[in-house]
Amino acid sequence: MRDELKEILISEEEIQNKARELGGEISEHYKEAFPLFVGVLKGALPFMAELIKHVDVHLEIDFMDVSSYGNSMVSSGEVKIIKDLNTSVEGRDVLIVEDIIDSGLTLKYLIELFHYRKAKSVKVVTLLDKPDGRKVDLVPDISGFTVPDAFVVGFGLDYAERYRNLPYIGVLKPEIYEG
Ligand SMILES: O=P(O)(O)OC[C@H]1O[C@H](OP(=O)(O)OP(=O)(O)O)[C@H](O)[C@@H]1O
Ligand SMILES: Nc1nc2[nH]cnc2c(=O)[nH]1
Repeated sequence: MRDELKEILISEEEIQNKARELGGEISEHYKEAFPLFVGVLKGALPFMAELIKHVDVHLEIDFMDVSSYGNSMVSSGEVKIIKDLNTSVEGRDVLIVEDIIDSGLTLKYLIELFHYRKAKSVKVVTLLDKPDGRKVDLVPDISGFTVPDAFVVGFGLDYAERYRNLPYIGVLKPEIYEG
């Protein structure tokens, strides 16, 4: 484990097993469809890559980059599109792939946007859910792990752009972000 971490919450093996389990569930749900998986950059990249290995229906992937945090650890509540989709969602079964749901503000914005753009259905899969952080009423359709109200990093999740490359999820020591 890296020195800057207080503890490892979820190991690499637990993440891989969970991705397999969720992939099976998602395959069953979309067996009659050709879903569009929308990864929310940058954090969802490793989870998207791991998840689709375990989905055995035809699917399309695209990415969207939105920002509500900047370099801060607290959501500003304002969501900005940095990179939009290349694909139209009209008439599509959209599955939003997230690394974490905290306040829920990012997802609320995306769900409303895709409905406005006339998606046939919009569902959400998240690797991590932090229900104690919620500012809007939002429950993911499929969720991997519930995490406590602490700042977690690894497997896509950053602190000041670092730690995304860790293969596991950990909690940073407070002195790292308190300086
Ligand atoms: O539920 P919320 O409070 O809205 O938080 C969740 C969002 O915050 C993180 O992204 P961030 O904006 O930090 O961008 P990043 O993925 O590029 O690090 C995470 O990847 C989610 O998209
Ligand atoms: N890295 C990281 N990004 C987040 N975005 C929302 N919550 C978190 C969190 O706990 N860690």
